[in-house]
Amino acid sequence: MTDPSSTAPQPNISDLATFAKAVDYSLMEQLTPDPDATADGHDHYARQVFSGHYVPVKPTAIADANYVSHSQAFFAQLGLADALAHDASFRQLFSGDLSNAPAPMKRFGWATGYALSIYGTEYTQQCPFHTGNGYGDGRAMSIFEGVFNGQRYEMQLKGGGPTPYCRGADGRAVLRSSVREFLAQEYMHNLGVPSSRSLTLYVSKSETVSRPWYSSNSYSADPDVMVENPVAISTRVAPSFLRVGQIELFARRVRDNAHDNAFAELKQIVVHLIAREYKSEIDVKLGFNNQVIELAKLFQVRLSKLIANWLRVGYCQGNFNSDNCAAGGFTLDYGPFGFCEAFDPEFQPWTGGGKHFSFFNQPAAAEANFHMLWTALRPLLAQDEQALAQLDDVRRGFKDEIQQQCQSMWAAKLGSSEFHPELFGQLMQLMIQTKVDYTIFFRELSHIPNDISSLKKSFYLPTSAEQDKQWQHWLDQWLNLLANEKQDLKTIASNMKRTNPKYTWREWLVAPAYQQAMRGDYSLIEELKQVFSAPYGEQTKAIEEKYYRLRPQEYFRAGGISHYSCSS
Ligand SMILES: Nc1ncnc2c1ncn2[C@@H]1O[C@H](COP(=O)(O)OP(=O)(O)OP(=O)(O)O)[C@@H](O)[C@H]1O
Ligand SMILES: [Mg+2]
Repeated sequence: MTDPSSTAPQPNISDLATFAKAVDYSLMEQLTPDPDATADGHDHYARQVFSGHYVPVKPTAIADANYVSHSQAFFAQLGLADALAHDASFRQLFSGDLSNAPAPMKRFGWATGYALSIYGTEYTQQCPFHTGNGYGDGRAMSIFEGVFNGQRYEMQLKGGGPTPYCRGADGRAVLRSSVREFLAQEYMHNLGVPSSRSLTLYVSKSETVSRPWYSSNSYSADPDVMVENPVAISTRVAPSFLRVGQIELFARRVRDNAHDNAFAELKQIVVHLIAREYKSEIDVKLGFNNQVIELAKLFQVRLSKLIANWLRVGYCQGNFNSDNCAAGGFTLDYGPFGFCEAFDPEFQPWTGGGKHFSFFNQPAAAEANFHMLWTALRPLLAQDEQALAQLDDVRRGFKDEIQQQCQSMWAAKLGSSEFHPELFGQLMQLMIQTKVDYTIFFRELSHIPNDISSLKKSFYLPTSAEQDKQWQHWLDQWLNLLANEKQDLKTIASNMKRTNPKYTWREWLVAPAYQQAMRGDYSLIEELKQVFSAPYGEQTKAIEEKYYRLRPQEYFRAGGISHYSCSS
């Protein structure tokens, strides 16, 4: 019989001392700290970090921290009482001041180094020392690792001041980008897309930083003004924040014979990755080499499913470098991301991201990141030819795996049990030609209409009689296919509505939330949280009228809405 106390939900945690009892640093303590780290965590200037897995760093608190928002849903999942988000000592901690962190919490956080590969090409230029030893968490640092309701979580401040990896920058995040990240993480979770989660968001009442941004009504590609922004600290939570780029960093050091412990550090970080992200799926009784092969296989499946999900919901990561690719296979780093409104397979909100990180190119971008993880794992198996051959087989299987995941996603989006390439190809052509709203189109289709009149709600361009005929022809073919499905239309429609969200992220409806927040009004953030909490549901008429809408003409090509050249 199972012990009922182990399955019972924890009582609500309503004070910091109880919260701190969930701390468990046992896994991170198996890693190697930077031997050159300072004793007190005052380590806020760009410097090279030559070895070790993390650098202990004291966060720099934001001044006069004020509550903006917390995720009620995620608090509930952790067993935290909502009141805790307003508790002065909790706020102090999650706005970067660890001076009163109760034992057994440490009074410093930790930042990690990582390598950067862009689309499968290694870079060190972004590192101020051009060695790669100064690149990593420049403004992110974890302050907590612990277990809630049997689940292990790491909590990471974003915007908590500079670290040795800050590259001379201020280590801050502005309220605008913090609001976006805070809302987007929870929205993705509610869409059923694996993601880091949002815990809290606090803003400074007195501290601002200046960032390039767009003036109102600007159609400029690049920011045209400097804007004073309040600084904020958001806390994100995940089983770990290990990135593909992090594993890469240690593998590069092995290859370059950077120091005597390089191989041991690579092995340690991979053992750690397995423990943190793949423990339940990898048999600990397997030898290490077989565990590495399993890791590659599992990551391949997770990453492929993740990308299929991104395509399903219209998400474009924008900057899918290896350092923005979580080794646990979930969405990480909500910087220059966006959601596709008017359908364009080359949709890309970040002006620096080019075509290679655009919407429909994400499977290829993912393959480049998978390639980097595979490359980083290979040195571990160098002495075992058979294992190496198996690992190389996994690498070769990536294209098939992601293609299969994407095809079953498209089939589900179209309510069918199988993928029909021709019908799909025709649909893509029509969607591009007519410029349909990606979300509204698939949602309207989920009602399985007999004619195209309701689909027209999603059209950005007027259609000719000939185009209407093409659309109707496509619809008729699709309806014929559905008629041959085993399930009845009612069941298919309800499955489609659970696949095709009604409410998407529309940047022009989110921007007012961070603009108002900059003036101290957080009501729109709360409203958006509500809308994003049930993206597949039918919500009130008022919400439908406000959020289930085509993007107004004036927001096409609008700086800061349709595109951004920076996001921090
Ligand atoms: N204001 C800043 N101060 C210090 N470092 C920064 C700042 N902004 C960005 N960085 C660093 O620059 C690199 C690239 O930035 P990017 O926009 O991908 O990261 P981010 O949004 O800070 O990070 P994350 O990937 O942790 O979500 C990262 O290593 C990041 O830590
Ligand atoms: Mg990043």
